[in-house]
Amino acid sequence: MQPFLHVADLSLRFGGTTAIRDVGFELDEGSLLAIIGPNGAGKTSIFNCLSGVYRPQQGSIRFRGTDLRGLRPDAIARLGVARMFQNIELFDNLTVLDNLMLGRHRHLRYSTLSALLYDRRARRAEVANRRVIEDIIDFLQIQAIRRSMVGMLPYGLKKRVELGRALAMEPALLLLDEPVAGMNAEETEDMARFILDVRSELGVTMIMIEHEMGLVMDIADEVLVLDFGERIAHGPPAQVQRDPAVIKAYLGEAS
Ligand SMILES: Nc1ncnc2c1ncn2[C@@H]1O[C@H](COP(=O)(O)OP(=O)(O)OP(=O)(O)O)[C@@H](O)[C@H]1O
Repeated sequence: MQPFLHVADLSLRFGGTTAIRDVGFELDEGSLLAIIGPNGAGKTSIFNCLSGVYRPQQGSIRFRGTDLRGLRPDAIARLGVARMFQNIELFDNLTVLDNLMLGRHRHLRYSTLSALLYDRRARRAEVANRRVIEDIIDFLQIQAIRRSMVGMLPYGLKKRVELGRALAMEPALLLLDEPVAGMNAEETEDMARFILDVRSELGVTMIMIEHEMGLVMDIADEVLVLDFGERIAHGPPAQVQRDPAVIKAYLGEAS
């Protein structure tokens, strides 16, 4: 059986800078992989390659059998890869509901004519879209703020809506970019619970970049550790935590 995601020999350079060097990993469907590493290790570059923002010079990225290399971000999104950004990508002066609806529409193929005529098919699609959004609102327990302007919400709730925006695409693979950065302990705990529910109840496979080591150790199935663009360890959290190369990379950063 082909792996859900298979990344092999991935390399990305910017002029003289090597952001990623020969990185490879596999991901099983339904699992949660954390990518960790010191600043500048290449974590964001991996996400940008997976979502089509950067074009790696070398290697392959096979997602459910399709090579993503060379595909545009919108094409990759349509294949079922969504991203929750670290910097919230929501419209502050729109409601939670409108933001979620936009999150859905932005990535769906549109027929302008049918939207104009508002024919039966478009109406049916609209009803189906609405149902997906209502399910997400229930799932994330944000009924009480559905009509609130996003700009008025506290940070933790904004991040929850940002997660909802990514889920609105009904992704098969979700990329989480530091989902708990800037959160207090309670918000972090809530987000951790939602991430675990996304995996177990919605069956979404996830890759998460995260600096918060407690969270990584608690919820990740596997951890990929990068340093200076190279893979230095990959395995279950407990094993990676004991790895001498990982300890050295982190102590090196602290000193
Ligand atoms: N668009 C770009 N142009 C030039 N260099 C880049 C670009 N994007 C990333 N790099 C370089 O690639 C290397 C890896 O950067 P990347 O942002 O992937 O690291 P990171 O692990 O996500 O770091 P951080 O934890 O600080 O976000 C760095 O040296 C960075 O300066």
